[in-house]
Amino acid sequence: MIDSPSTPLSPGELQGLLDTLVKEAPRCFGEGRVASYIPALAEVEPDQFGIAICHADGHVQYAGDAETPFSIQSISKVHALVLAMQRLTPEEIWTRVGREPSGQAFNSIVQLEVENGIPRNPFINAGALMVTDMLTSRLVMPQHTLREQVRRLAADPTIDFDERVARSEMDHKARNAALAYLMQAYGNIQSDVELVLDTYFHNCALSMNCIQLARSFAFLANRGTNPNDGTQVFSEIQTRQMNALLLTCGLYDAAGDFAWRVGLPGKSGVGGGIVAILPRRMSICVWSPRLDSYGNSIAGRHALEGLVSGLRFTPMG
Ligand SMILES: NC(=O)CC[C@H](N)C(=O)O
Repeated sequence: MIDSPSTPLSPGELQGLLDTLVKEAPRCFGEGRVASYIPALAEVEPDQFGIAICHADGHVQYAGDAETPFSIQSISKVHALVLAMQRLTPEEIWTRVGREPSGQAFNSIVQLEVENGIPRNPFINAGALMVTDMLTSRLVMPQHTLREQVRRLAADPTIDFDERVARSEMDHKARNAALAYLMQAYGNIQSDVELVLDTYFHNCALSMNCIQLARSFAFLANRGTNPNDGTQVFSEIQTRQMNALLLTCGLYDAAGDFAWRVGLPGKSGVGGGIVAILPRRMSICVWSPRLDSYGNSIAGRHALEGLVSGLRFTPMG
């Protein structure tokens, strides 16, 4: 039994809640579709569901398909921003990318021209490409450093890229390439655009399971200290800032609805994963591949609603 102080539920009660969420997940299996913009993702078996939580002290509890690896996709935008916030000054970052919700699809291009090549936030594609540029122009081996960062955060040296997914993204790069070249035209991308794209696609193609992802986000539930190895990843202020950005921008143009229903900072990816943070308590990862029209996991979002109701507290009241 885990002796965890992070929730008023006993570890046994919490495990019962996770098991219930797994039993209820198939109710959502009739809705939505798996991502199909690249063949490597379209092949994923849709009716799967996993959930894992990592308590602020590093203990993990999980249920369902929590050990099945999947493509983390846009969730990697958070890992990239962490690396940038560790290495660059706030001025260097926030003069080139904003901190406001976009109200547009994650891969939209319309706002980018109207706003002179400055993306609204780091969690839409344009913003993540910008953050990737900040990293590629400073790091000798950006892909390697990003992978090491994720391995360190999750305390798991086995995490790796799915090269097939990365290649597939490159073969279907048109929209992301359009975003990156438009930003270059505004002088807001400094390194080689093809290198930026390749690095960004590799980051999206990291293959992880719910347990590994929950662990890699645990520092955001623990005032910036990674409970898996005791290292200080972020200051308390940076932790608060990242959680605020996740709450307002983490689920693209469905961020408001997610805040309304779940009330936690979160980040989704088109691989069907959603990570959420209950500050000072736990990080959570849910995964189920069927997506709604915004590109967010349907069963994942339902399960997070069920989890916060079952836990009986959120930062919102
Ligand atoms: N929302 C997502 O997960 C999008 C990531 C995807 N690789 C893309 O760039 O379009």
